[in-house]
Amino acid sequence: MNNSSLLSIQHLTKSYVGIETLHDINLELPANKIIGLLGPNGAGKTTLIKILANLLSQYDGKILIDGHKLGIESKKIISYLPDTSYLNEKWEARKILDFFEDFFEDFQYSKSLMLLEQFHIPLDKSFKSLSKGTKEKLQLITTLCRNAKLYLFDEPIAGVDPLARQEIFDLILQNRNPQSSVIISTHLVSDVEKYVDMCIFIKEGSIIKFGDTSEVRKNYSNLEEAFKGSFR
Ligand SMILES: Nc1ncnc2c1ncn2[C@@H]1O[C@H](COP(=O)(O)OP(=O)(O)OP(=O)(O)O)[C@@H](O)[C@H]1O
Repeated sequence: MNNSSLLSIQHLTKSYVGIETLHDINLELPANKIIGLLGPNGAGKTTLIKILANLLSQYDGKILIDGHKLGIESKKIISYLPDTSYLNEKWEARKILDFFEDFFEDFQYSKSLMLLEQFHIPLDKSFKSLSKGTKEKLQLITTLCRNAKLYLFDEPIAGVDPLARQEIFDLILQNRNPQSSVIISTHLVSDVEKYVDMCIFIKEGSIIKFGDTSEVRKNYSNLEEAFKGSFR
């Protein structure tokens, strides 16, 4: 592991029912960066994020997060937002915040209340009665209000309009633990361009490009063009 790495992945391979989905992934990701995990549908983004979140245990390779193998210690320092809603639909926001406070020692309750107010999210309405964008913001707030070292956001902007996407990124940038790194998976490359310090392009389970965003888009007019160019 490189001394400055927050996340080290060596020779990671994952198969589902005999079909290899991730092929020999090697990555060293530093602390204090916003990192875009960018690839088309089926590229392996969710699989990689689920492995890092310790939800999939059958894989080959070595992964260290802040020097810890995946397990109880890594879970304490990772805050993960899945691509599908996982909250009890009947719960209102206040109950969701209480749940997070009970479950995670590092949850910042007063900050979460402040953010809910800032985004006009009611405390007393059931989760199922909120709009899709409001649901996404509420889930994002609960994930961000953990004082984590690594945040994993799987498609946090997929279901919301462009204005809400901007709000979601502002929320992430202004409210994460400042020493932490953030991995955001998406196929909406142009939406993330101005926010990501580094990019990983993933295609059919392999990393085809990785580096600082300025380096990755060098020789192209923007990141989207670099993405298209790499996937041709
Ligand atoms: N539980 C599973 N069983 C079998 N195959 C799976 C399973 N989960 C994912 N796959 C396959 O693994 C590959 C990668 O899927 P994954 O969901 O990781 O991609 P993705 O980049 O997140 O895609 P999307 O942008 O559509 O969410 C796909 O071919 C998918 O069909």
